[in-house]
Amino acid sequence: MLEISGLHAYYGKSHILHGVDLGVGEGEIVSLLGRNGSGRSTTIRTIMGLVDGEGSIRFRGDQILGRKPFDIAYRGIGYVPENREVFPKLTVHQNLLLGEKRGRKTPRWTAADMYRMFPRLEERQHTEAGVLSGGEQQMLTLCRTLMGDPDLIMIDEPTEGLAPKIVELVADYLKELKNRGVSVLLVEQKLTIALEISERCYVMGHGSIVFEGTPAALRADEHVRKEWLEV
Ligand SMILES: Nc1ncnc2c1ncn2[C@@H]1O[C@H](COP(=O)(O)OP(=O)(O)OP(=O)(O)O)[C@@H](O)[C@H]1O
Repeated sequence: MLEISGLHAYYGKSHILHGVDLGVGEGEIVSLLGRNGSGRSTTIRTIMGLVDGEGSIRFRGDQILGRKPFDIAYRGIGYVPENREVFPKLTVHQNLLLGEKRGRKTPRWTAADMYRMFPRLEERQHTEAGVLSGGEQQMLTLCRTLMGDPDLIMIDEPTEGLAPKIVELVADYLKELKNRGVSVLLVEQKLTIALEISERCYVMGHGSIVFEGTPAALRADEHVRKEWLEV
């Protein structure tokens, strides 16, 4: 579904990605791991059209590198950035409705689905989003993106700063996405959640892919874990 090859990316004159090859299959959960500053966020921001890149990014066979973010989103790629992006003066429910994709006869997700997955959001549906806790805002950002009905969702560190119980909730939520046929590209630091839910993992170091394989292969590869991950 997503095929990236020979991707280079730049912030002005800084050359950040050095020939990245990466793929996500239909209905697959793939993790992109690495230390802070290794280039994981830059990779998904480049896919989303937010950073200048060279090389090839194909989505369902179409070249999307060089296209505008709204076009890429319209084609079915959702992006949940690391910093929580809610509309603070709107209620939780209004935030969800804003994410809704118009014109779909049978939407894959409704606000009721989101409330079922995250009961805490239902309790707070009439509350202004700006007063929610960081974790709740993170959940709301995820849910709002999902309301846009993406076929592939890219999520940057969804568990950052969340309590362990909520991390488990997010893991269940990501598995539920897969059950409904949504592919996931997950940027993570936490090896445990990535190993638990993904089918394949990539590890980045200094803007290049330094490992690609199954969670079992990564678990067994002590060298990669010590050299490129914080474990
Ligand atoms: N807007 C920017 N302008 C210039 N350089 C940047 C910018 N954003 C990131 N970088 C640099 O690009 C490199 C890769 O950063 P990136 O954010 O992709 O890493 P990351 O693996 O996602 O880690 P993090 O979790 O810290 O975001 C780093 O050296 C970083 O300093």
